[in-house]
Amino acid sequence: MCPYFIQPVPCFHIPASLHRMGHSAAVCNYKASIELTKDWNGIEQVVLRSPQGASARVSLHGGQVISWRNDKGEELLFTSSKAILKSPKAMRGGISICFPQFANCGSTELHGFARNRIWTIEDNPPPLPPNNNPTGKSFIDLLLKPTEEDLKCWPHGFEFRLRVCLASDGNLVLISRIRNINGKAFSFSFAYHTHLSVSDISEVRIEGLETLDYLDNLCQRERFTEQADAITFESEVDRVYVRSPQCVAVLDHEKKRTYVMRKQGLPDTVVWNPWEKKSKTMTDFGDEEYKQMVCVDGAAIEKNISLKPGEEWTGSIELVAVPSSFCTDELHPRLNFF
Ligand SMILES: O=P(O)(O)OC[C@H]1O[C@@H](O)[C@H](O)[C@@H](O)[C@@H]1O
Repeated sequence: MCPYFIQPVPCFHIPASLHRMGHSAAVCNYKASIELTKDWNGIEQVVLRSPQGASARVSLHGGQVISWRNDKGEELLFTSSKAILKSPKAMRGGISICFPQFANCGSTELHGFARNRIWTIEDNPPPLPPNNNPTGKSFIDLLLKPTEEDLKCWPHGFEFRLRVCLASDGNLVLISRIRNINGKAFSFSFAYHTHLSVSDISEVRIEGLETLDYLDNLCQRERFTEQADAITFESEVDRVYVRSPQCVAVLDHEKKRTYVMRKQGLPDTVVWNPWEKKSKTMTDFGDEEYKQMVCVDGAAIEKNISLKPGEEWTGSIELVAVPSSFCTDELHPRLNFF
């Protein structure tokens, strides 16, 4: 059970038909708003706003969250200054969806095809179960179905529903539902590939993963046990912490900011920083940008998720950014979305 809590508040959803008309809607009880804009390629983006001024921007390209700002307008997600915006591939940064595979463990492209496809806005998705229904948020529902090309490399019929929610206090919640609409069972792995913006990676510490086993992607996924009290960074890190707890905290000492990630339905946590040498090999990433980001992904990797025909899986994360002074017992009663 996660010690962190967020108070639930009432809910508001703006119909997609309104977005398509290009309206910016002021939400009566929350004064949250949602806008539809287009990116450099003419692909739609949805901007969610909270009454206090926080915002989140979601691209229909990949269902990728490309920006999350707090009420001071500070960007909380990292985006590379070298991100290739016209690429059919996901932009380097934000939160992208890895499905149906993580990394190169499968028959599709790296981290799966979902992050490279165009999603659609769904007006009336099937309701979420009551215990997983966001309240007090403005939100958008996206849908992905496989293309003919996708079915050639991954021959499984599915519907992938993604809800992105911005709470009135600026917390960000992503809920993924994947349904098997195939005649046969299939299995997949999954991750919310989450690039957090940090002031200096050397000042960052991740709490909640100590003593856990991890698969080290830098050593052919060999299994090790974490010995450190907290994860700190002095070189490249690329690990899958298995059976990790629901909550992980990322402390940025220099910025005096703490991110808390709470996950549900996602047993593993990926931690990635490419460090200096690898950064220089990545064309869409600045040589020094590894200092300003850390990826912490809620994920299901060690064991694939299996779905029989007609079954549905749900995996969610909630992200909170608070001043580090809150990272004491004081923080615990603040977080409780799920
Ligand atoms: O460049 P990509 O495809 O976004 O992947 C970046 C990194 O993503 C991480 O999640 C993986 O653990 C790394 O192995 C990988 O290098």
